[in-house]
Order: sequence, then C-alpha cells, then structure tokens
Amino acid sequence: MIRVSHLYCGYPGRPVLRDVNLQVEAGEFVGILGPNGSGKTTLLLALTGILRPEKGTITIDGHRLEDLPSRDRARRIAVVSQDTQVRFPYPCADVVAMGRYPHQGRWRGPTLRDARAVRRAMELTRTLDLAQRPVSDISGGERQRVLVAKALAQDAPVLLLDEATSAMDVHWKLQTFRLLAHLQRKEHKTILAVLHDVNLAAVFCPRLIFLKDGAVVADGPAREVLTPATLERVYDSPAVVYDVPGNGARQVFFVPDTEGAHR
Ligand SMILES: Nc1ncnc2c1ncn2[C@@H]1O[C@H](COP(=O)(O)OP(=O)(O)OP(=O)(O)O)[C@@H](O)[C@H]1O
Repeated sequence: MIRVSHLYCGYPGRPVLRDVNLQVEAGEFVGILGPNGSGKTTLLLALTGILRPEKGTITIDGHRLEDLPSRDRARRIAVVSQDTQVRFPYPCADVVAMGRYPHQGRWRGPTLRDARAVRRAMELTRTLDLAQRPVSDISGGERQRVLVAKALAQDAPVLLLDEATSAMDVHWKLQTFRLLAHLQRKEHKTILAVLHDVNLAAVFCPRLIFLKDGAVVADGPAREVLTPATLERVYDSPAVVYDVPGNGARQVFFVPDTEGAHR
C-alpha cells in the first residue's frame, strides 16, 4: 500500500505539490490526470524517491520511501518515465534486460530467471521483433513499448507510468492498457498511470485522481469524478459527459469553441 501524507514537493525555488494526501491499495489501477504543469510528473518523481519531499511523508508497505535503499525501491516500484530518449544504440533486448538490474548481484551475470523475465516482458508487449534493433533507431511509439517491457521485466509489484503511451497509435494504446488491466487483475499489480487521454483513463482506470495547481481536486471512482463540473474546473473547458451504450463506459467530449474553425 502507498500512503502519501501532507506532501509538499517541488524544485529549488518552485514549490509544486501542496498538501497532497493519497492512499493507494495494493492491486488498484489509478489514472492521474490534470492540465500541463499541474504536478503529475512531480508526484510520480516523489513516488519514485527521485524528488525528496519538502514536507510530509510517502510510505510504501509501511516503509518511508526515503529510508529504503535504491535497489530495494527498484524491486518494489518500476517506472516508465515521460522522457524516452535513449542516447546509445543499445539493442532493444538489452534495454529491456536493464530492468533486471535490481535483481542482479554485483559480480554475477544474468540468470535464467532474468532471461525468462525479459522474454516474457517482450512477449507481453509484443516487442520481440524489435529485440535486435538499436533502440535509438526505432519509432517513438515502438520505443515506448520497449520501455514498458523494461518496466515489466523489473517485476515490481508497483508500476508507475508517466505518459507511457503518448506516442502510440490507438491500437497500441488500447493493447498496452488492456495488458496493464490484465496484470492488475491476474498479478495484483498496483498501477498509477499519468495520462492526458481522459477517455482512455475512463475506460481502464477504475479510480481517477485529478490534480490542478499542485493539489488534488478530485479523487474517486471514474464514474463519480467524471462530471461536467469537475472537468470544467480542471481544464477550463466546457465538457459533456455521456455513457457509451452497450459497454457502460463513461466518456467525455470537450466542447470546442468553434469560432474561427473550419467547418
Ligand atoms: N526540473 C524542474 N525545475 C523547475 N521547475 C520544474 C521542473 N520540472 C517541472 N517544473 C515545474 O513544475 C511544475 C509542475 O510540473 P510537472 O512536470 O509536474 O507537471 P505535469 O502535470 O506533469 O505537466 P505535463 O502535463 O505538461 O507533463 C510546472 O510548473 C513546471 O514548470
């Protein structure tokens, strides 16, 4: 379980998160949404221990995050970050294998277990055909799938994703979110996904958290928080909410101001 209590966190001279309180149970799938600059990435960086809280605490399974050695943190939390740039032309299979570092000893090479975890992660993300391609020479969407595979190879119970499917086409976005939902159900993974696509989140994330100006403005079951009032407050844009006939999914349509648009 992850518990965030009265968290204040940011960058030198730039406070961002203000009194954030959250509790995420093991096995939850949570979507984190909000406008640009609202603090979503900052929250994920705090949850990985990369950014230290100015005030407040973050615990995972009762341990204060800052007290856990980095290898221990990496065994508990895998991250797919927003920045997908990989400078060196490593083969994609080697990049996925880097996800195994927290499980490897300093003086021994990869084990059969590591090799199996890498293969399984690449099968699940359907990236085996990219295995020998240099990661620097594949498309943005393909690279994101390789980075999801790397995080899965890490085999941590908690998975944090920051805009991890932003460069993928509709097919791969849906495939990836279906895979995440499957891992949540079958392997009890705890998943926190930052994303801008409200409708994708509405379909796959049973719980949604909206941030604005560094504070949580809505947190609850997707059907309850997806209201025109909340969406207008968060995005300053008029929104219509409707239920898709047949599958019960709640979806959102942001009503554009069409003045000046081509129609
Ligand atoms: N390294 C940094 N140093 C200083 N300020 C930063 C840094 N990174 C982000 N910020 C600022 O912190 C605030 C929150 O940024 P953050 O990246 O958490 O937003 P976000 O909600 O993830 O936005 P986006 O949707 O654009 O990815 C913004 O005002 C941003 O300009």
